[in-house]
Amino acid sequence: MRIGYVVATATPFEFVATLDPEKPISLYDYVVVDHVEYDPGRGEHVSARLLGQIVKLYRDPYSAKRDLPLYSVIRDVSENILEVQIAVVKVLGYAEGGELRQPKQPPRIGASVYLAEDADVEELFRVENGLCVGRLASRDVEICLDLNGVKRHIAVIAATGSGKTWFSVVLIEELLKKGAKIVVIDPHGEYVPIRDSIHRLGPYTARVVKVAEHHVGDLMYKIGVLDSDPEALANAAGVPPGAKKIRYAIYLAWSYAKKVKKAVGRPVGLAFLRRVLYTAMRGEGALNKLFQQYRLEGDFPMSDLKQLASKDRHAVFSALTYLKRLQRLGVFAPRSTPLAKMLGDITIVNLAGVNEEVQDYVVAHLVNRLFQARVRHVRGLRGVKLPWPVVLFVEEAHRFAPPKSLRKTRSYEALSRVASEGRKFGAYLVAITQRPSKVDPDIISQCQSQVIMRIVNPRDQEAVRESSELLAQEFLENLPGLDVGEAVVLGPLVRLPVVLKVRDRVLEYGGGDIDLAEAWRVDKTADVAQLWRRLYNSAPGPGVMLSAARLKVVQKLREGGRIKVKLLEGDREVEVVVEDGRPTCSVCGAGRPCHHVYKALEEVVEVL
Ligand SMILES: Nc1ncnc2c1ncn2[C@@H]1O[C@H](COP(=O)(O)OP(=O)(O)OP(=O)(O)O)[C@@H](O)[C@H]1O
Repeated sequence: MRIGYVVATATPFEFVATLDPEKPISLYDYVVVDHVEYDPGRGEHVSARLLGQIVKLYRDPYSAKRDLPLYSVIRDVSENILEVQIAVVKVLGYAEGGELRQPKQPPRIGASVYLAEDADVEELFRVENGLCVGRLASRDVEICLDLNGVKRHIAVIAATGSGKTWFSVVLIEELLKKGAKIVVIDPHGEYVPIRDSIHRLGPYTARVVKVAEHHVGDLMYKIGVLDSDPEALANAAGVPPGAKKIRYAIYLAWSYAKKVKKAVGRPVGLAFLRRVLYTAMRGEGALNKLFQQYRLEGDFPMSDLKQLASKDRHAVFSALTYLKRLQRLGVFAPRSTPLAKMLGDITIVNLAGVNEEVQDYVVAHLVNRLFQARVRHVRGLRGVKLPWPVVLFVEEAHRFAPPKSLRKTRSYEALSRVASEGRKFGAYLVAITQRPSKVDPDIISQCQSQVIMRIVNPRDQEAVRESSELLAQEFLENLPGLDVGEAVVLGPLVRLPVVLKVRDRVLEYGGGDIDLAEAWRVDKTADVAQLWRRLYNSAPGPGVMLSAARLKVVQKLREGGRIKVKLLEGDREVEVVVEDGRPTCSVCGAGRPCHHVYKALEEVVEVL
């Protein structure tokens, strides 16, 4: 279908077209232009069909100059105003030998512009074995992402509530279908409901690993106390950075525990560290007894501990308190949770319920272990190995990988290693964030594919622009105008930048918007029950409430002191009139406690 003509060109990669104003054309849709390209190889002109995408679309009054008093022009010509529809089209290239080639000459002025056929567009985005996450925003063509693009890491960036978690869940579904192994770092436990809905997708195993005892999870993530260093323990316990003596006490207890581990051949936990400090508090004699028990005298600077205990009892006491707090978290144990025990097809690491310091610590520990296990597998080294590549989804990536200049986190080191070296070892990153300006630019720019959804904050737009050479200015300008669930996808995941609408998901997640009407209804139930009791001297039964839930409210009218509520029960219309606080049902009569009345009371309870 011809929709317009080329009217101006600036470069071979962009042209302006005037389009038929009557034609329903959408931003981001695809067009085709007849074109003649000089082929230096053959020494002749060849015809080609240039494929382009509409990146700007607007209407203008015909021949109106910017400085014309538009208001009076429009008023005078009223409805007969002549408008033109203008499109700025980005040239994507022309197909030759299965490749998309870039033209060296711009299209001719006056060349016809056609709406691309669905088949042309499908061909443009066809990939083998793709991850089918949605459809084009501008037309009903399925879009599948290139599975191999995952190897170059992905950043999912969007303002809060724009659909990043939804998209991530859809991507998880597609990856699971391809047999991928996934680990999700989930600071709020949003992904936990995936476990209970995974059967809808197929026979996959989903495990939830928790960090706080009282949160949802199949098993606790434990960090071996002696696998960590004492500084890290102190940080996780919340010891202030300047509290040098407390940190020193923890260091001494930890160092001693490490020696004991070596001597007795089994690891020890926080309880042992506390025992060491507690013994130190009791005095030199008690310490000597403890040291004798393990016969480490020659091997350990006991005098340091003794000195600290005699001079800085307060510091030792505080260290004990901090370690007690840490122990209460339940994250630290003599041994770390074995990877083999916690990994399923998808493993959700539910970090809810612990402070950011501990979250950071757990993420660093886990990511390092996953990465090392992959390195050992690929290099054939001794130790725990992970035999399959793993995709690591990191929600709220800005928490774990903030810019180095701003704050240094432990997980930053681990994540940056995955971002820079993960490709070689089969550890791939999907970094999800609503604050790209708060993620370290090195990590974001290692994510060569980007899924960008609605972004309004100019600083975040700027961060996106800086991290993505592929994001053309037009797309950047249009980011605030994207609808919820729409995304621009760029990089190795797609052959060309594409704007898509993310498909429905099968798996559940728990961080979606709260349905306020639904949530507030809960309170209404109590109010209606109270009203019902006043009217009928009994509580509404479950049968009445269930039948009421099936009714639909079609109208609510207020006439003076009367309120009429029209309901639909199947095809039948029922009217309930509430006058002076007393309901009368058109089917069941006055004074009868029926489900029609219950439904009507739900609608009017707040004004009675
Ligand atoms: N592809 C989609 N199709 C339909 N609705 C969607 C889609 N994506 C998002 N939504 C709607 O938008 C809401 C918010 O989406 P989502 O939970 O993914 O936001 P988010 O960007 O992860 O927000 P937050 O940063 O607060 O976690 C969803 O509850 C859903 O109602």
